[in-house]
Amino acid sequence: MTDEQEKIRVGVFGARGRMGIEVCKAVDAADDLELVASIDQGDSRSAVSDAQVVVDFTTPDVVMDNLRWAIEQGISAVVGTTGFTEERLEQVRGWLAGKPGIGVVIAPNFGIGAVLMMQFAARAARHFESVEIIEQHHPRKLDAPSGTATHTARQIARARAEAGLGPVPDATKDEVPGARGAEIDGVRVHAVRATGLVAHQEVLFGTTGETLTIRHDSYDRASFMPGVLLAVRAVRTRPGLTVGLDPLLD
Ligand SMILES: NC(=O)c1ccc[n+]([C@@H]2O[C@H](COP(=O)([O-])OP(=O)(O)OC[C@H]3O[C@@H](n4cnc5c(N)ncnc54)[C@H](O)[C@@H]3O)[C@@H](O)[C@H]2O)c1
Ligand SMILES: O=C(O)C1=N[C@H](C(=O)O)CCC1
Repeated sequence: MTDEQEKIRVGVFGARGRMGIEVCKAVDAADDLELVASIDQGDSRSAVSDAQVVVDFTTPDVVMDNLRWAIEQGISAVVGTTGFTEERLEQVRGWLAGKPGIGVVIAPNFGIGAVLMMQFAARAARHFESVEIIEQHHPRKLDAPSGTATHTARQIARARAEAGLGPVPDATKDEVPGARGAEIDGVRVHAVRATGLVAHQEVLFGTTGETLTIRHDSYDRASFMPGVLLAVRAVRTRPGLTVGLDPLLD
């Protein structure tokens, strides 16, 4: 970065949370970024008004309000908070309409390896009749299934539909409700919670005589930071809504 180039002014929502702490450290350490505000629950959002980009790692129940506020202020946003249904994404598109200078990147997972795991899974999907997703996280995670698992299931379902595959074969009757996990677009998803885990996912594919397991592990929240910084640097050049990190990696 040259002396003439201005640093991107960044604000962080959820700054005292597990991810927020890591994001503040990463922004602070980057030569081309300036951390202008780091706020958490109970703090006034006005401290963020001077930011050019806000990063949100809060909770699904407050993220929409933060995002609408940022867009109204003319601030671009990078969002890692989970809970984005198609309905919510459509709402964000509505807020962005008529705001040509503002970008929003919403990604269920900022780990580069996790993004590749989802891409590989979508690619493999059409070749296997069976598929199940097993996501594993720390026990303080508030939501299940994870945003990553939901996104992966939807991508796999789309690839299966495009390939003309029917339902995943399964003759099992649930003797205990939940024994076969949740179902997202026809794909079974199992959520495991255990102390010691951070964020992990396996996608298990099966067909006659073989299985394929695609697995990703985040052992440390530092793993999400290259993706978050990539999005912070790119978001103002991408007006409108970008879902997932994939287009930023191409
Ligand atoms: N996309 C990704 O790569 C990725 C990675 C990790 C976690 N996540 C998601 O990010 C979210 C946060 O995860 P976490 O582990 O950091 O959770 P956390 O509970 O440690 O942190 C959330 C923080 O948000 C704060 N908060 C609540 N309401 C707020 C408000 N109105 N304004 C500002 N701050 C507020 C809380 O006080 C807390 O400090 C979750 O939805 C999680 O699933 C996404
Ligand atoms: O720790 C979490 O919470 C995580 N949430 C995201 C998800 O729900 O997919 C990404 C992985 C970590």
